[in-house]
Amino acid sequence: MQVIQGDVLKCDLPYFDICVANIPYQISSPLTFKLLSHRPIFRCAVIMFQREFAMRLVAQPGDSLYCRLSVNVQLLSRVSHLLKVGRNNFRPPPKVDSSVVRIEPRKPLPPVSFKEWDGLVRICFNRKNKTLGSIFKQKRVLELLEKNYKTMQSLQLTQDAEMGEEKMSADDVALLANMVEDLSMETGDEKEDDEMEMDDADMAGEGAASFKEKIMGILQQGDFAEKRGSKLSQVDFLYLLSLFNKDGIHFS
Ligand SMILES: C[S@@+](CC[C@H](N)C(=O)[O-])C[C@H]1O[C@@H](n2cnc3c(N)ncnc32)[C@H](O)[C@@H]1O
Repeated sequence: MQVIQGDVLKCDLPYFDICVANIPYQISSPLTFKLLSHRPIFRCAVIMFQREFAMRLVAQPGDSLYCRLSVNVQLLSRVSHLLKVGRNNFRPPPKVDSSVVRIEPRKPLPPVSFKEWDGLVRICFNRKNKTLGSIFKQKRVLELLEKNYKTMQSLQLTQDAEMGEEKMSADDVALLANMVEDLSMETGDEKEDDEMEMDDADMAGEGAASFKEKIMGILQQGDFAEKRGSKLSQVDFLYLLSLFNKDGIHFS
């Protein structure tokens, strides 16, 4: 047996098949994505997490804890809740309950660019209880997508040759290691702010108006305009991403 002493987030992990860990909870998100971006991919991880983090990992569309973390981890793996471990199993009892979760990476991984995928999911969960029609009308969102669209158009000739097949790279996944923010950002109810309504695209110029129409057309095509990110399944997100990409709309 080889014992490696060091910071698990900083050291290069060797090949491993199974990971069993009782971790410090503050590294839950970066460790999860570090494992999921490790190659060759492992077979199974059984890890104890803080209960709420564990419930986010396994949350399904419509559950109150369903969030960007759930969607991204479930894109890359099958996650199942194995065991509740209450705080009273420890002396002295900590402030939080725990749960043991099994993570089995999907093989093969879905053929999407992870950056694109996360770009879309991030927008949809920014105000996850708003309809997609309302989220995609925001000036800030439309400006970002239009910028990407123009960049892609100007690169079209080279892109056409290269983009035959979207692939998910380990580097893409590793970028998500900073998702540690998720837990703190998404606890509690969402703020129903008016700011966003005021931010609706009242964009100047015909070009911007027709771009907005293009985006609304894509949403309507897949019947997504009235749907909410909090209710979309993996298949819905994959379909929505394919509709956007088909019309040249990209998220990274
Ligand atoms: C929840 S305790 C588990 C201890 C022991 N493995 C057990 O199951 O009883 C987490 C352990 O991880 C160590 N630790 C904290 N941050 C770490 C990191 N970044 N890399 C490696 N170990 C870390 C802590 O010092 C602590 O011993």
